[in-house]
Amino acid sequence: MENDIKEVLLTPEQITAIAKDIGTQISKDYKGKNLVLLCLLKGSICFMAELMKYITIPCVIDFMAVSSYGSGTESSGRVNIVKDMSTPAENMDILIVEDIIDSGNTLSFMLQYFKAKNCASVEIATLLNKPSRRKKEVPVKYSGQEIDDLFVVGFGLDYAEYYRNLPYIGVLKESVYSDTEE
Ligand SMILES: O=P(O)(O)OC[C@H]1O[C@H](OP(=O)(O)OP(=O)(O)O)[C@H](O)[C@@H]1O
Ligand code: HPA
Ligand SMILES: [Mg+2]
Repeated sequence: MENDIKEVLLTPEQITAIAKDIGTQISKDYKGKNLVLLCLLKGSICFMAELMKYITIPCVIDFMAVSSYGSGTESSGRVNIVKDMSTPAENMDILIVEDIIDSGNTLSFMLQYFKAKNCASVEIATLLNKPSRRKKEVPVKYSGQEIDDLFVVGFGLDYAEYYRNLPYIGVLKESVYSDTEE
């Protein structure tokens, strides 16, 4: 698994520092609000677990599973809801916790989805942001690290469902996926 990584982009320590910064800011901004941390499975599982440790105000957590990449490195453009929230979103301050924003398809779909739900507010916190790849603009309130147009894995992020258990964010060698994609 390690042999498939070209370069480490974020070490576990750097990820923790980002989670602390964002968690501290969220704790200030959401004081007195009805905060719901909404983890988008599967990719955001590690960032959610790290971020919530640094949120010091009352909040509830929930999960949705959405998917659009299948087994490739390009978004299919079709976002499927695999699992919905289990708590009501009405009147709540929803903070969507994402691992990465790439084309913007996933979050643009999510913002549209919440429009009909009468939430008090909907915002986005992401560990990674690839602005150069954006196809749909999404407003991002908390952004950890901007990265170039590189396919990254680890700390929850996958290629064809693998590599999620790496404890850091690494760039996947092109040779791993170039044989199977155009
Ligand atoms: O901005 P976008 O181009 O939509 O890409 C970002 C989304 O794609 C990945 O999820 P994926 O669909 O691979 O599901 P997963 O989290 O289960 O890996 C990633 O975890 C983000 O949710
Ligand atoms: O760079 C990425 N890596 C893993 N999953 C992704 N989903 C969108 N972009 C990426
Ligand atoms: Mg994925």
